[in-house]
Amino acid sequence: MFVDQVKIYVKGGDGGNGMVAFRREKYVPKGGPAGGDGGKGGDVVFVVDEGLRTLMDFRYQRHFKAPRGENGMSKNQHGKNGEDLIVKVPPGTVVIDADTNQVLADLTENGQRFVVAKGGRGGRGNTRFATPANPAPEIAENGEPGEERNVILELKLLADVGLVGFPSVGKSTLLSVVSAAKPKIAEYHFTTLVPNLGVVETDDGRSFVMADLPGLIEGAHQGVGLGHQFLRHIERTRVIVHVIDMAATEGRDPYEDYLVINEELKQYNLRLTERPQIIAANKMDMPNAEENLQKFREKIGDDVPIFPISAVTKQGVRELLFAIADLLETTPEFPLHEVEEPAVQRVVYKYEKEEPPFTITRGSDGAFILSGEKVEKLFKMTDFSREESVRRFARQLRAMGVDDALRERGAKDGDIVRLLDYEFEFVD
Ligand SMILES: Nc1nc2c(ncn2[C@@H]2O[C@H](COP(=O)(O)OP(=O)(O)OP(=O)(O)O)[C@@H](O)[C@H]2O)c(=O)[nH]1
Repeated sequence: MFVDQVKIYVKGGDGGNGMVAFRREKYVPKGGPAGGDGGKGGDVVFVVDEGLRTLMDFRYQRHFKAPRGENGMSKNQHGKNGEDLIVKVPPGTVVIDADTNQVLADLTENGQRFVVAKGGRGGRGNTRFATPANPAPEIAENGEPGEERNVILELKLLADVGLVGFPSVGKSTLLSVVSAAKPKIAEYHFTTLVPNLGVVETDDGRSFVMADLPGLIEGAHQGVGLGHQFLRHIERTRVIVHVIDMAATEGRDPYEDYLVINEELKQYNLRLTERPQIIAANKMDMPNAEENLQKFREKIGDDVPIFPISAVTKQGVRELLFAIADLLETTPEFPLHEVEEPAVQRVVYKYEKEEPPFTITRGSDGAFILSGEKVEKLFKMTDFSREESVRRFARQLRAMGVDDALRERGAKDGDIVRLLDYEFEFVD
């Protein structure tokens, strides 16, 4: 089974910061609190697009960050939410957490959505902190940081395009010059036959999977144990590229070759002859190729489009790829035979990290180092320019048990406590 694999980084947008503001009315020096909340950060969302066949696009872009929410404003106006960042993935994409190796989602249906990184909520403005005891609080929260994560996308590749033709007409050469990526063989134990497979990208950014089909068919003839995956390569093929040696090396007749191969396809599987074909008239760099091509054209007529190419000089190859991509776009999928799926199915479950709210370690300089997702998030949501916010942060730490834990570890008045890149003094 061939897989395409790519590791990417996703981050939800941070929430916007809450605002500290007061109503301003004539003759009232300081009215009630009027600071609005920050907007929520955008989510990063995977959406299945059945028009995609490969993970090629991810070779160029590997970082996906959703926009942050707007900050809150005065007059109790809330900041706008950040827009979600939609990332298209091909059907069959499995999403795996790169750090824990857990499968997060198995995306199969067109339009299926999966939020891979949530945006942070907006920080609350000072209006929300008003209490009878403190009716004019000078306190607001920063936005919550968006979720971030490294994920691996994995896609099992099936061939969209099959190459057929006699031996030595140049199939392997063609496949090698058009392959932008050689997929990795993930599991390959059921047969001695390795199909030649390549991920192809056209100059205008479309991509598809191309396979050397006769290799598969010959193997089937020889009764080599073909796995389902191999049969599926053949079944899934929507366009057949018929490679013909126009130099007619070894005294061959290009037209005869064409008929013989088509007959073989028919013998192998009638359904293959339903696939639209494109003829790649290869080895056009050779002396007598042009003359042979003319004769060939006369016999074929307009039934099948012919693209003169040279796999060696790459002349005409670009146009051939465009034609294949165009034809793929207009050719519907052929229903797959009900081939039995292997019984192993990936289990998808939501994985929630269970971490202590904080941990304390000692630095080489003796400082107490405070870390942990929860305590770091609290820290990031605190506006340290306001005394009231700082006091609230201190209260939150105490409530979490940080003070007690520090004391237990032997912290004394004046000892340094470090959190991310900030330092403060422990006060008992
Ligand atoms: N002059 C010329 N030679 C070519 C061209 N394409 C392929 N060849 C040569 O033709 C020979 C056969 O090419 P392959 O790519 O191995 O042919 P194949 O169809 O994959 O053959 P099998 O692997 O036997 O099925 C090699 O020596 C290639 O260098 C071409 O465009 N021009």
